[in-house]
Amino acid sequence: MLHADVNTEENIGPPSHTMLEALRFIARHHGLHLSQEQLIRQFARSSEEVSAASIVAAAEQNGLKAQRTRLRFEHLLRLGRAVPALLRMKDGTAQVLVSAHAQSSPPVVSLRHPVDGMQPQPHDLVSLSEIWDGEVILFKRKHGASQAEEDFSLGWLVRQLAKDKRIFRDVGLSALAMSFFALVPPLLYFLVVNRVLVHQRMSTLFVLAVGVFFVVIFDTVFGYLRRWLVAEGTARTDARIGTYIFDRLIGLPIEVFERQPTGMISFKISEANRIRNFLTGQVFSTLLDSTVLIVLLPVMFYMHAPLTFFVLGLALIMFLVILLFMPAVGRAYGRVVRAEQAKGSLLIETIHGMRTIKTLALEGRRRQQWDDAASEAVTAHRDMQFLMNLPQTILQPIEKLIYSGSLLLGCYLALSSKEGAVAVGALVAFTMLAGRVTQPFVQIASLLQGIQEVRGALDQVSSLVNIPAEDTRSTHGMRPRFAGAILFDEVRFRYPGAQSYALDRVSFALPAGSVTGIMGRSGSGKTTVTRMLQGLHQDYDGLIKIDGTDLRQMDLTHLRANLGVVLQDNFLFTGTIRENIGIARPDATFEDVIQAARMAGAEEFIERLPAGYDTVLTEGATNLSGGQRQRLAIARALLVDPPILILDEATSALDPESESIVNNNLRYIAEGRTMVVISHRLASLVDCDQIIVMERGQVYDIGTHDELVVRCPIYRHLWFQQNRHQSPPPSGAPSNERSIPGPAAE
Ligand SMILES: Nc1ncnc2c1ncn2[C@@H]1O[C@H](COP(=O)(O)OP(=O)(O)OP(=O)(O)O)[C@@H](O)[C@H]1O
Repeated sequence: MLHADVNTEENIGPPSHTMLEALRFIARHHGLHLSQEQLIRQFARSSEEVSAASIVAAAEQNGLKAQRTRLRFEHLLRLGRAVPALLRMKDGTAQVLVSAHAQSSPPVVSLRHPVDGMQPQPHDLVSLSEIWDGEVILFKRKHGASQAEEDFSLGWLVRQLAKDKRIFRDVGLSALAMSFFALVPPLLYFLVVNRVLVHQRMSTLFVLAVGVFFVVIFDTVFGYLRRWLVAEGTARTDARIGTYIFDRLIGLPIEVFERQPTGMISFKISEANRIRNFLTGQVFSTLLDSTVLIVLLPVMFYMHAPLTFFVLGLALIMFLVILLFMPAVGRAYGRVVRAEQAKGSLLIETIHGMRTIKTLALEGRRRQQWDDAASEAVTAHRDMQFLMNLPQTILQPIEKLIYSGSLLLGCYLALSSKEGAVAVGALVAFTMLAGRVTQPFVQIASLLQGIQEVRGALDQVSSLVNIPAEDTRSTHGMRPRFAGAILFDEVRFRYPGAQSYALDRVSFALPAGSVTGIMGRSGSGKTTVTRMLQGLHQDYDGLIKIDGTDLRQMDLTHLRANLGVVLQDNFLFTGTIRENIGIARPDATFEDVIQAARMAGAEEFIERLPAGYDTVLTEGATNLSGGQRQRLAIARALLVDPPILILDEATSALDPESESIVNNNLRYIAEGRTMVVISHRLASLVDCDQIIVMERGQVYDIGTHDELVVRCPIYRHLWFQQNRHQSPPPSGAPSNERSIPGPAAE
């Protein structure tokens, strides 16, 4: 394993990131080497300290388990194997607790500042309480959580719920306590009828009234506690599921987003909410309400066993009815899901493509498609409701029968019994209990129906988030320092599902610090070359090396942090211009941002804006022109000062003036880095050290402009087409020139 950063990156970051440095220190203790640059990139929002929550997230992503807690000094002395631990100081910085000496007098703990490199300092209770207010983060190495264990499934969800077992245990206990209160109304009825009315006892009535008073109070308090605990448990589970889904989503390979419509992806994610609601709502309340059975059933058996069997028999029939309808409901639900997915995709695609819809006056066509999709969704919903109406209709009379049937049957049994005595109070109390036990049975039955729905939702979510993540090799991939020499050796690649190779045995070598142009007709594979270089696709044949290191062995985040890429169409995020330029380097100063903007030729237009660098961009920066967006994207890439910079048609949206600013700056931009420039405009490639001509996924030729213009027909044809004022092809040109159908430029 190679951890090049360990030596090269030590202590070069801003001293204010003590939290991240403390995490790195502790991770090293656990045998994990985390990249400082990567941590800052991922978790720092500015040059300020990151939050404790971010440290926990960073630890979790990098093979550690972290737990935030508050401790007292005595606890620190007994941490044992939890040392080293991160202590958060009152000023927001972090120190690492490296040892504790309980036996010394006074007892002391040793704290190491993660950045200043000094020896650990001992602190006793008094000196520590001056700087520390009790917040600690404890770490443990995560071992062997397999992909399957971590995959999204019902089991995974239940495990998440179980993480708050203390809360749910308390909820269970309060539910059990409340079940005893469920006995009160029937018991009260029984006592009032049998003792108070029959024997005319005023004193018993008084005792009962006091008892009822206390029961009502306890019932109210327990009810409040239960709802409070459920809300707390639900919120925690929610947070966990939300983080999990987002992490999984952001780790997915790019193909997933290219092959699935956004609408479908967002629909699948929203299905996670349905599952969450089901678990924390329906399942949870059913489980809680069912605890009542534990208390009531024994009492009912004690009061009247035959009648209890009668009630349970009817409950069983209810179950069977539900089971019978389950498969059909499942199918109906599947149809609902498909219809909703299609509707959601259409809606999101319409929103994304609104400009084109307006331009081509497609509103009517779109409207028609929407009507079709919406009516299918409505029909599917209605059919499912119709179907579910059937079991509900059958269940309703059975539910009523439980109550009235047990009353009638009870009367009959009482009247026909030998003793002939009718215990009126007991009978009415029993029917009241019977009414009370039906509720959980109905709930359990409808839970089974819910499971059918949720199974569909589970399939939806897991079909997205269980796709194997892009292997970022974040904790064990190589992180060499980049000089920028690039080698492609017989690289062959086909996009998933495509018939032909997008790259077919492509070989070339780009020396470190060189500027290489790539040209070729549309679809010839130019962009694919740069995508391979970014590690966006990993299932290719052949070898790609950077400075002699195989791309497959490299830490992907590190690789991308060292690659600047500017595309023809770049996404800018909501936020100010300054934030957008500095997005990949949160610790950049304002001067750095201005310098990058100047190099990209963006300075002049930014300064003309009323709010300058503080101008707020909307999503996609629609309040800027295409050329302005382009220049911001170039500045954003330059700010990182990447050793390798890829410009993929990056200047194509620029007006001649800003293009010439960027082209004039290219010399400075290229200084000290390897550059790959893709362009249809050959004028911007003339000065390149070498130009690669691509044709149908293969390298057709490689050479300088002067060489290519003489010997490469594709290049020469396009060159003279774009520069008609120049002299015609030299007579010494090769005679085997193929005819080029149409211009290569779009
Ligand atoms: N995401 C994708 N999925 C499937 N096939 C793709 C994908 N992207 C590109 N292709 C195919 O791969 C081939 C090479 O595409 P590439 O984008 O590399 O071409 P290019 O030379 O950059 O074209 P242009 O100049 O138009 O940008 C094309 O035939 C294209 O259809």
